[in-house]
Amino acid sequence: MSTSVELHIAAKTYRGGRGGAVEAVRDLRLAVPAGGFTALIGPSGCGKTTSLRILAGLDHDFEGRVAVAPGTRAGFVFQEPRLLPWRTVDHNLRLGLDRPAAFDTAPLVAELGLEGLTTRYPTELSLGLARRVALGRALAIEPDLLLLDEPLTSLDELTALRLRQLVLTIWRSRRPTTLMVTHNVREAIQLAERILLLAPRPGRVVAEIDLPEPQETRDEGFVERVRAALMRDHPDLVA
Ligand SMILES: Nc1ncnc2c1ncn2[C@@H]1O[C@H](COP(=O)(O)OP(=O)(O)OP(=O)(O)O)[C@@H](O)[C@H]1O
Repeated sequence: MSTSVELHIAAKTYRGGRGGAVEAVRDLRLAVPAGGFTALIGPSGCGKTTSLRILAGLDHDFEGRVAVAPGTRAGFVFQEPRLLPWRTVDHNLRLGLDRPAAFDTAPLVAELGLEGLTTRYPTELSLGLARRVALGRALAIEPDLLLLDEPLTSLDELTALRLRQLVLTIWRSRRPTTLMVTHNVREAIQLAERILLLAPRPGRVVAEIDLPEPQETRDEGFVERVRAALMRDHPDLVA
């Protein structure tokens, strides 16, 4: 089952250390259609992670509403892989499962290109491999909703490109409703069908771009055209 989700953050304010307040997001509305792939982009501090955390149910301290169907299984991939260092790859892949021992990790391990690595510990993995495990852990629960917070950041370009292709292949074969936060405009254009651009202080959606469904990661020419159009319309927000 994939599921549509809707989010309205009327206001989200963080309370600062000395009683000050930071208004992070105001009147942000977004809808991710069932089975769709939406990317949330915008400059640092515009409220991307805040919005994703609220949508994921990790932060309830806001004014507004999250509409997610009851029983929706949500998989979350954080900016850092957040693997348990004292557990093997195999064990980390099973972490979110109700009946971990009953789960056959082999198909997932093959799909993620982790063959031969399941008995390793996270400290023995490169960042790219650790990110694959983090993605696998989110997929093991067969999520209806996949929430990705900068899942490919700090990787060299070739590794990032391979992982983008993997994310796209997984999305196309399983169709979880997907929302990916990224500060990387090119990455968003390579993968998503829908791009929402946020402006900061406080965060709100200033542009929505619909693109045809990608068959594979989009080529440079396409990416450059969409990026140039975004830059022309929002020069202060898109690098
Ligand atoms: N725990 C916190 N306490 C106080 N202010 C916070 C906290 N978390 C975020 N903020 C502020 O809220 C705003 C939005 O932050 P958020 O992390 O959501 O932005 P972002 O778009 O994800 O940024 P980045 O791309 O740098 O990760 C920023 O001004 C940030 O400084």
